[in-house]
Amino acid sequence: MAVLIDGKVISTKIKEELKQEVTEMKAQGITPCLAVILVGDDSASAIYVRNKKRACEYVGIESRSYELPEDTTQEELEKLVTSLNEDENVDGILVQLPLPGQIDEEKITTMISPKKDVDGFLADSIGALCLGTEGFRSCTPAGVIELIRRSGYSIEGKECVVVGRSNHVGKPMALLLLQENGTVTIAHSRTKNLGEITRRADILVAAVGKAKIIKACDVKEGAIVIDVGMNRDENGKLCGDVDFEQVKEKAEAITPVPGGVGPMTIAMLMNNCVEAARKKRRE
Ligand SMILES: NC(=O)C1=CN([C@@H]2O[C@H](COP(=O)(O)OP(=O)(O)OC[C@H]3O[C@@H](n4cnc5c(N)ncnc54)[C@H](OP(=O)(O)O)[C@@H]3O)[C@@H](O)[C@H]2O)C=CC1
Ligand SMILES: Nc1nc(=O)c2c([nH]1)NC[C@@H]1CN(c3ccc(C(=O)N[C@@H](CCC(=O)O)C(=O)O)cc3)C=[N+]21
Ligand SMILES: [Mg+2]
Repeated sequence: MAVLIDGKVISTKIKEELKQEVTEMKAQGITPCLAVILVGDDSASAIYVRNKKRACEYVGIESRSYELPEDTTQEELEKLVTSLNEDENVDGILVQLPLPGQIDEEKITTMISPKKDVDGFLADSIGALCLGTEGFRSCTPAGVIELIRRSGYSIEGKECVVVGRSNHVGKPMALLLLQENGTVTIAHSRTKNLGEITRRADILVAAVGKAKIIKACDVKEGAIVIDVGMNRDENGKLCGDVDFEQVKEKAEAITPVPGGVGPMTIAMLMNNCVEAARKKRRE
């Protein structure tokens, strides 16, 4: 039976550390501030927004929420992002994705000031990650690295396989594992013999978005299995990309869904907000 990697416990530890740091910053008159924009009433997105708000309260970050109607226009949204870019008091801006169809998502996200890109989604941030220079690290991949590290496992020299190559998760995940000196393979929907590749992994990260697609036969005995997926199973219950019940018998360590990567994403978002506020002070 695998070790359970508890993202709730580890993320709470990180938020405690940040809370201390924020207390010190506040004593010097600086309160980090995160602005979150949610367009429409997508129920899943609303849960993330609520969790983020709660985390901000815990850490001591000021949180501003902009909950806009589903029929918000491109122009209205652009105006809001521009005003938040210009607002000296706002350290981080997060536009919850996906946006409704009438909105040009690419145009909106690229408008965000690179100094306030706490999601780590902009070309500046991804470029910095690629070059190994200073910049915001994408929250979910950074959370996965922290989960592995704080559970006492090393990445150096290990065979790492990332299933998924999205700009927000798979690609930055692979870059971060590479930076940690892993030997990295990226698999995706066109990959041939996927099982053969995933079975090579010492560290397997699933970021596919397909419920329980990774089975015991896809996993090497003793692997560390990290499940980024957030899906609904046949009963409408939240589940990951990994068939947890099967794979836990074979893996050395495994993350659950919920309670694994999700809470870490939020902890790393808090970390990026604190970093943004700290950087501003140095300017
Ligand atoms: N826990 C958290 O904090 C977060 C969780 N998520 C969850 O993670 C999952 C992935 O998110 P995201 O990266 O945004 O999703 P995308 O849909 O953007 O990307 C999915 C990736 O998986 C690949 N893929 C799809 N089907 C298969 C298959 N059958 N075999 C191999 N690869 C496949 C796709 O390949 P191709 O490129 O060829 O199409 C693509 O690269 C989702 O469940 C999402 O909800 C996302 C963000 C944060
Ligand atoms: N600009 C932007 N940035 C994002 O980072 C972003 C986004 N848009 N759009 C949606 C995805 C998804 N995402 C999650 C974050 C936390 C949990 C999370 O906290 N999950 C908990 C709780 C789940 C629950 O309460 O149901 C868990 O897995 O235990 C999940 C998913 C961030 N995303
Ligand atoms: Mg759109």
